[in-house]
Amino acid sequence: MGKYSNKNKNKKANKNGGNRHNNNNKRDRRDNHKNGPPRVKEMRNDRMIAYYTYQNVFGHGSQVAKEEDRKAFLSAACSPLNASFRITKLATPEFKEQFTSRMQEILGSDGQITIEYETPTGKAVRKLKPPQPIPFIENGWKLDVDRSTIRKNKGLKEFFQFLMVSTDAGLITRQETVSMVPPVALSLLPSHVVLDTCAAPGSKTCQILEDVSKGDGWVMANDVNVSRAHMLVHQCKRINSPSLLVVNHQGQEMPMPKSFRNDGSGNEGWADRVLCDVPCTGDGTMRKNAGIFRNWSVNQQNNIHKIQLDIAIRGLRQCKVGGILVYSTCSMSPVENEAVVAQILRQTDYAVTVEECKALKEKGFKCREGMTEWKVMDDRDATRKHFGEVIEAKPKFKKGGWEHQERVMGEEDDGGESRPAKKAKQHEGEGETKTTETEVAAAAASVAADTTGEGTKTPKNGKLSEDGTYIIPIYDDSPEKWSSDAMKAECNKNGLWEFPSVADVPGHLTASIPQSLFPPTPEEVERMGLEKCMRIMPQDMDTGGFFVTVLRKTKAIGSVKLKQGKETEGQDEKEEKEEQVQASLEDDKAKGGQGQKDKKVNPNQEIVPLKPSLISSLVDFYGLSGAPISSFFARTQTAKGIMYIHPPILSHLSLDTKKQYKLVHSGVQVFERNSKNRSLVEYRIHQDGIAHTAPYMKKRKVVITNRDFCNIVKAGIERTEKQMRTCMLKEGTREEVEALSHGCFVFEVPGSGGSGAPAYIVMWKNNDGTGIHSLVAKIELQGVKSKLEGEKLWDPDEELKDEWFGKDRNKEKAKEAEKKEEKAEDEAKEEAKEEAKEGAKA
Ligand SMILES: C[S@@+](CC[C@H](N)C(=O)[O-])C[C@H]1O[C@@H](n2cnc3c(N)ncnc32)[C@H](O)[C@@H]1O
Repeated sequence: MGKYSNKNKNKKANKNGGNRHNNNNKRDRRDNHKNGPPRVKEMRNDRMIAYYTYQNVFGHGSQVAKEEDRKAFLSAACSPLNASFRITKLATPEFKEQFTSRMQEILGSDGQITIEYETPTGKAVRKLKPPQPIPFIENGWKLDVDRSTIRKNKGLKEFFQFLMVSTDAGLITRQETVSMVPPVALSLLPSHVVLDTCAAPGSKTCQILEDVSKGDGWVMANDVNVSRAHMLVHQCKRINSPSLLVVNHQGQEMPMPKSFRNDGSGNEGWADRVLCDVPCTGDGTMRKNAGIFRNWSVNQQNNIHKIQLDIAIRGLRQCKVGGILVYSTCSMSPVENEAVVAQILRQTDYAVTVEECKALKEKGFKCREGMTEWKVMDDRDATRKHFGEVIEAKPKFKKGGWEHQERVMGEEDDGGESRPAKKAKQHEGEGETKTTETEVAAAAASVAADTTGEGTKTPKNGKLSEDGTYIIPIYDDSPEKWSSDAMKAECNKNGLWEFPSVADVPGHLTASIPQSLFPPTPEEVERMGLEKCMRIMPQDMDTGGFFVTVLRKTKAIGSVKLKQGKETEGQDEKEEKEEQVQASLEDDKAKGGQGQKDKKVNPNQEIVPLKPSLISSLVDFYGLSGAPISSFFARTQTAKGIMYIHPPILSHLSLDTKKQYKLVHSGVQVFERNSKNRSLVEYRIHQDGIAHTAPYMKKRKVVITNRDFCNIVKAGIERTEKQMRTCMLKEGTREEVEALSHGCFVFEVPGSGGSGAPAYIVMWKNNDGTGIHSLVAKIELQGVKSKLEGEKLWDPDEELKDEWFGKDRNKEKAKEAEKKEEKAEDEAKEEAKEEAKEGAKA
C-alpha cells in the first residue's frame, strides 16, 4: 500500500468525520428517526402477486395447499431478510473455533440478547435467537436479525464492530445465503479453471477463488461494467490470491482464443466450470429491496431474457466438454429462468443436460422443482398502481445490461459502496421519505381508528410488523378470490395481458416477445428435464428468492447451427468472419486509414515481463533465490506495482494472440514502486504477495519472536516511530541490524501464520519515515489492531496484555475472577444438593 493512497484515504476519512464507514452516518441519521416516528414500508404489489399466483408458482395440488403456500410466501416476502456470512475457507481451524466462540459470547447462545426498536406506536423489544449454521454451506452462518438492524441498533454495536473487523481482515464474507449456493453447485475441485461471466461485485468469485486457490486452478472473472469490475478486485483482494484474472467484456461477446475452438475432434472450450450469475430483474430480492414492490414489471423480465440467454450460450462455448455451467438469477420469473434453460437446450441441440445437485440436496437444502408450464404476458398498459397512485412505468434498462438489484442495494459489499449503490440508496431514501409521511399518517390514523382494545394496533390494509417498520398486507383469503380465472382477471385489471402462443404476438412486439419465451411442448418437456432446475422460494428456508440450474456439457457446440428464429451459420464460422473483419480494421488503422473505432483491442491493457536489469537489482537487493520471477509481470516497464501471476493464467493469456482480452487486473501484488530519492531500491516488497517473495529472500529478512512482533505492532498502533524503533530487536545479528537501518525488510515470525507456517510482515522506511506510517494503516486495515485490543482472535501472553490494556485489563480480570467464583459457588451448591439427595435416598 502506497503512502499516497493512505494519505488520500485518511483525508477522505477525516473529511467524513474520520469514520471509515462514513456512508452509514447519513443512513443512520435517516434510520434513527431523530425527528419523528420511523418510516413504515409497505411491502405490497397486488399485480405481482396476481401474476405469480396465475403462473402457479405457489404450491402444488389442492387449492388449500396453494393458499397456504401463498400466505407463507407473503409473510416471508414482507419481512426483512436476516443476515448471513461465511467464514473463509482459508481460515485456520483455530480461527474458526475462536470466531464462533467469540460470536456466541457476544450474542449469547440462548437468546439472552434483547433488542429494542422505536416504532410509530411506541417501543418494541425482541429477543434474538442464537446464530445458526447453514447446513449446506461449509462454515456458513445465519443470524436472527437483518443487516440494517445490526448496523443501527445500539444493543448490537459490539457485534457489528466484530463483524466489520473480521470482514476487513478477510476472515469472513458477509453474503446472502442464496448467493452462496451457485459456487457449491459448481462442484469445484482445487484444480479447476473457472469462468465467472457476470462476476461483480464478486462475492461468488471470492467463494470460488477460496476453493481453487488451494490448488492449481484459477478464475477468470468478467463484468461488463468496469467500475464494478474494480469493485470486484477490491473485494477479492482480501484473499490475496495470484489465481485471479479480471476482464471487462459483454458476457455474450467474451473472446475465446482460437486454440480452444472446436477442432473437429469433439473438443472445445477451456474452462472446467462456468458460472453465469446473469443480470436479472431481481424480484427475489424483495426482502432487502422494497423498491422491487414499487418498480416490478413483466416487460423488464421479457426484455432481459435474450441477454441472459446469449450470455449463457457464450459461457457454454468456453466450457470444456464434460464441464459444468451453472446458470443462476435472483428472479422468480419463469421467463428469466426455465425459459432460458429450455432455449439453451434447444439452441445447442441438446449438447447439455440438466443435472441434479446432490452436494446441496443431501445437506438439507430445500428447493422446488423447475416449472415446465408458464404464461407469457406483457405490461401492455404501461401504468401501475402503488399506494393508490397511478405512476407511468419506466423500464430501467441500462446500457450494457440491467443493473442487478442484489447490488443496487449494496448488500453484498462490505460497507465500501459503489456510486450506483449510493445513488440507488439515495434514490430509495428519497422515495421512502416521500411516502413516509403519508404512510405514517395513514398508519397512525388507522391505529387510532382501530384501537379498540389494549394492544390492537392495526392499520387498515395490513398490520404492523413486530418491529413496526413494515406493514404486512392482509388479503382476502376466500378461495374464489385466488382461482386461476380470478387471477387472470386481476392481471388484466392491472394491465397484464397474456399471449397464449407466439402466433398471438403482434408484429411490433415480436422482438421483445420471441418464441423462446414460451413454454416447451409436451415432447420437449419429456426430453429437457427442467424439473431438475432449482427454485428457491423465500418461505422455504427463510431466504431471498433464487434460481439455480446445473448444466453439464456433453458435446461441442461450436459447429452446431444455433437456432434462433431462423437458421444461422455455425458459431465457429461466425467468429472466424468477425475476426477477419477485425483484422482488416486493424490493418487499415496501422496503414493510417480511418477504420472504425477499435473497441476490442486496447494495447494499454497488456502486461509485460520485467526488464532483466530490474530483475537483477531485485534479486541482488533482496537476495531472492528460487523465487518465481518469470511469473512477475507489470502493466508497463515503469508500473507502480509488480504482480505475481499464477503461471496457468499466463499460459492462457499467451494463447490470446490477438490480444482480445481487456484486462482489468491479474495476480497479486509482490512489489510496489518507491518514490524517487526516498529509498535504496526502486521497488519495495508488498505485503499482499509476501507469500511469493519472503520465503525466497536471503537478505533483508529478520526472524523475530512472537513477542517482538507484538511489540512492533503495538508501537505501530500508537503511531510513534520512535517507540516503534526502540521496541524493535534489542539484540540482533549484524545482518539484522544492517537490514533495520536500511529500512526495507521483512519480519518473519516463525509458526505464527496459518497451519504453523511463518507469518511475514513487511516493513520499510523512506527517508521521511513514511513507510512506517503506511505499515500502521495496513495493520489497522487487516484488523490486527482490534485483535490486539482484546477481540480474542489472537492471544498475546498475559504480561503483554496487562501492559497494553492497563487498568481496563485489570478490571476485566477482576470481573472474570468474580464470574469464576460465582460459578464455583453455584457448582458447590449443586454438588451439596446432589449429596443431600443421595444421603436422603441412602
Ligand atoms: C447478478 S450480478 C452478479 C453478482 C455476482 N455474481 C456476485 O456474486 O457478486 C450481475 C452482474 O452482471 C453484470 N452485467 C450486466 N450485463 C452484463 C453483460 N452483458 N455481460 C457481462 N456482465 C453483465 C452487471 O454489471 C452485474 O455486475
